[in-house]
Amino acid sequence: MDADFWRARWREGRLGWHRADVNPLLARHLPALGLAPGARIFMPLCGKSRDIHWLLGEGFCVAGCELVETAVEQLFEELGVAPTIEDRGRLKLYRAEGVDIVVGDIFDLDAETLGRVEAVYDRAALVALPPETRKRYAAHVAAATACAPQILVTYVYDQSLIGGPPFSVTDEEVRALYAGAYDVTLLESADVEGGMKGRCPAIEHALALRHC
Ligand SMILES: C[S@@+](CC[C@H](N)C(=O)[O-])C[C@H]1O[C@@H](n2cnc3c(N)ncnc32)[C@H](O)[C@@H]1O
Repeated sequence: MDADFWRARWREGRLGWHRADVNPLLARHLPALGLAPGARIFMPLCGKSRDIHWLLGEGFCVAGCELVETAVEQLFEELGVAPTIEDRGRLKLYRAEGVDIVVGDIFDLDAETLGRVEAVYDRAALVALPPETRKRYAAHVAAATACAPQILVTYVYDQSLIGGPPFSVTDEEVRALYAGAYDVTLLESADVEGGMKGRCPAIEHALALRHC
């Protein structure tokens, strides 16, 4: 999945991953991280997720990173706020009260530009990446966030029946990707209604990752 793949998806409005409301797994399991009010939560590969609206409504601050600028323009339009926009070399920074979204490739985002975050919420980010990129992504997110705790949402299904994204990422793979940085706990496992793209059974997992 290169940048052109994602740009085409946004251009054509093919946003099958986008939910119309908050992901219930986030609402149910975020309290497990025990965050203080106002904590800043990083959403890698954030799209224009409604989870951002929900987190802001709950009094958290949100930092995000998204490759496609159109997505970020739509996000702020839907939030009903006008961001300030700064050029930062290969990146652009869209900012408004409580929300900072970096436009660009997550691998160009460093800890200094991201700023301090108290947690990471990864939904449809790790699983959006092909196997050969996931190891680099996991190490990069851990480093950029100083191993802040994570809520990670994954899918598990038979990858031989259907290709990604989203890819199937087992708990074993998550443990291997984050070995030495995080302890991984399965919080919830639920059948995906209608299966993966209606073509094979799939399970959604919510995992907590805590720095070890
Ligand atoms: C499957 S979508 C998930 C969006 C969001 N997390 C959600 O749950 O709605 C993946 C998003 O990651 C963005 N993306 C893909 N590769 C990226 C990269 N290298 N850096 C930043 N964003 C990227 C895509 O443009 C797309 O909006």
